[in-house]
Amino acid sequence: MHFQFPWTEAPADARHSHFLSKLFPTKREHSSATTLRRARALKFVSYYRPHMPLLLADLGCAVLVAASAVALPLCASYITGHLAELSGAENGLQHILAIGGLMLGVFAVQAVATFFVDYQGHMMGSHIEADLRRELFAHCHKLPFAFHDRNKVGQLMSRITNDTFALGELFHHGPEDLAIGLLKITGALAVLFLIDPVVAGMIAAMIPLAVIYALYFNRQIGLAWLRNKARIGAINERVEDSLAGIRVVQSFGNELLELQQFDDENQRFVESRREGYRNEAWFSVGMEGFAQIVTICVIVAGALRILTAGLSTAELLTFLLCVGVLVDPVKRLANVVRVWQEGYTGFVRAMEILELVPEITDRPGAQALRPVAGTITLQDVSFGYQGDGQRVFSGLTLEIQAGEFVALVGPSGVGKSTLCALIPRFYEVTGGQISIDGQDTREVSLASLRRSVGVVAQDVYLFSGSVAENLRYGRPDADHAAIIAAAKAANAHEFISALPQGYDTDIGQRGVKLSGGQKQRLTIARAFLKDPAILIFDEATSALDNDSESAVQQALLTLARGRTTIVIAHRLSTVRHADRIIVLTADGIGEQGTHEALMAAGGLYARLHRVSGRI
Ligand SMILES: Nc1ncnc2c1ncn2[C@@H]1O[C@H](COP(=O)(O)OP(=O)(O)OP(=O)(O)O)[C@@H](O)[C@H]1O
Repeated sequence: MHFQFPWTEAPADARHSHFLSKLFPTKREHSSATTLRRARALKFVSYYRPHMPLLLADLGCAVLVAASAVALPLCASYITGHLAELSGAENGLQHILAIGGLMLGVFAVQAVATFFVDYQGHMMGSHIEADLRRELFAHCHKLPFAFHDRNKVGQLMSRITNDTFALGELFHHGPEDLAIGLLKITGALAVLFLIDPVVAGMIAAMIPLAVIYALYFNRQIGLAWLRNKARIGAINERVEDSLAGIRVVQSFGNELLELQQFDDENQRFVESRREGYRNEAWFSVGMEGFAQIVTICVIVAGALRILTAGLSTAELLTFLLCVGVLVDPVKRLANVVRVWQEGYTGFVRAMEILELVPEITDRPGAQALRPVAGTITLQDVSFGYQGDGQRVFSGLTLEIQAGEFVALVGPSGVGKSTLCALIPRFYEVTGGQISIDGQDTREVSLASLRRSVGVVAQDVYLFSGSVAENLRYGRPDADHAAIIAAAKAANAHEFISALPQGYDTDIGQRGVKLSGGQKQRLTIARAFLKDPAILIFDEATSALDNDSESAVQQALLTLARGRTTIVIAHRLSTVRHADRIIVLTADGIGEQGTHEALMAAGGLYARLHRVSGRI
C-alpha cells in the first residue's frame, strides 16, 4: 500500500503525469474515478446522519426564509395593484393596514428563521467538522509507522486543522444556501410566469448561460483551492520542522537560511491564492453581470410590454421586486460554489487519509495474547522497509527464552532497531513468523500484544505537561503511590523531588527542562508502571556522564528483573551483564554467547570491543 498522498508529496514529474492522466483519463480510470467520486459523495452525506433533526430544522427554516422573501413583494404588489379599488372602498384603510400587519408577520417569521439558520446552522457545521476532525485524528493513530515515516507531521496537521475548518462552513452553507437559492429562484420565476410568461421566459432562458459560466469557474476555483491547501500544508511542514529544530537552527546560526526557505514556501502560497482569487473574481463579475443584465432586460422588456401588451405599472413593479428576489439567490448560489470548492477540496484531502486502510490491524477473530511468560521466537523472518525491495533481514531465526536478558550488538545499520520494532508489530514481517510463547503475533490482538511489550526508545519522547502526567502515561489509572514507587525503582525519585514543584513540575515541550539521563530515567519509570512481560530497551547513543549512566544502568537492571529483556547495546557496561550477547551482521546473526565466551572466541565482538571500547 502507498502511504503517500499523490498531490502534495509526489515529485514534480510524477505530479505532471498525474495532471496529464487527469486530462486524458483512460476508460478504466474514468470509471474508477466515477466510483470514487460516488463513494465520497455518499460518505459526505453520511456525516449529516447524527445531526438529522438539526439539518431538517435548518432546511425547514431555509424554506421559510425563501417563502417569506417571495411573499413580501407579492404583498407590496397587491397593495399597489388594488390601490385605486381600495381607496374608494369603505374599509380600504383597514384592508391596507391588515396587509401591512401581514407583511410585518412575514418579516418576523423571516427574522426568526434567519436567526436559526445563521446560529444553529453554523453550529451543525461545527459539530460535523468536529466529528470529522476526531475521525481523522483517530485514524492517523491507527496508521502504521510506515505511513508516519513517509508523511510529515506538518502536512497531517494541516489536513486535520485548516482543511476541516472550511468543511464546517460547507456542511452548513451547502444544503442551506442551495435550498434557499433554488426555492427563491423557483418562487420568483413562478410569480413572474403568472404575470407575464413572455418576459419570464426570456429571463428563464438566460439562466442556463449563467449555469455554464458558473460550472466552468467552479472547476477552476476548485483546482486552485486544492493547490492552495497543498501549499498551506507545506508551510505547516516548514514551521513544524524549523521550530522543532530551533536549537539546531540557532546553534548553526541559520535563522536567515530558515527564513529564506520559509519565504519561498510563503511566496508559493501567495501565488496559489492569487490563482484562486482571480478565478473567484471572474466568477463574481459574471454572476453580478448576470444579475444586472436580467434587471435591465426586465425594465426594457417590461416597458415595451406596457406599451404593446397592456402590462400594468403595478405588474411591472412586482416584476422588478421579483427580479430583486431572483438576484439574491444567484449570488447565494455563487457563494455556495465558493464555499463548496474550498470545503470539498478539504473533504477530499481528509478522505485521502480516511481511505487508507491500516495495514497492521487485528485479524478477524483475533484473541488476546494469553498471559505471557516471554519466550520470543523468530522463525525464518524476512523484512524490508520497501516490501520485497532491499531487505534488512532474510531468513532470520532466533529464540529468546522467557526472563532472559539479551544484548543486541553489531555495526550501525545492520537492523538492531528494526528487529526490535518487528516484535510489537510496528512493522509487519514480509516472510516467516514471530511468536511469543508459541502464539503468532499476527494472530493475537494488537492491543494485548503491545500491552505485553514495553519499549524504552533511544529517542526519548516525553509529552508537554508535568512529571506525574508523563509517568501516568504508562498506566493512566496509576495512583500517586504507584507513581512514586515507579520513580524510586527508576532512580528518578530523588531528582524529581528536587524539582521546583516536585511531581507537578512542568517539564516543557519534549522534556526540554530535563537532562538526557533524567529524561531516560523518566521513560524507564513509565515502563515500570506499564509493567510489561517483555522489555525492549534501545540504549541512548549520546554519552551520559558517569553518574547518570550508572543511575540509568541500575534502573534498567531493576526494571529487567523477572522480564524478557532485549537491549540494543551501545555501552560495554550493559553488555557485560547480559545473559547472552547476539552480534548482528549484514548477513544475520554473526555470533552469540556471554561476554567472556565471545571475548575468548576472538571474533567480531572481540574486534568491535578492541577497536572502540564501546559497542
Ligand atoms: N523507517 C525506515 N524506513 C526505511 N528504512 C529504514 C528505516 N529505519 C531504518 N531503515 C534502514 O534499515 C536498515 C537498518 O536500520 P536500523 O535502524 O534497524 O539499524 P541499527 O542496527 O539499529 O543501526 P544503529 O545502531 O545505527 O541504530 C538501515 O539500512 C536503515 O537505513
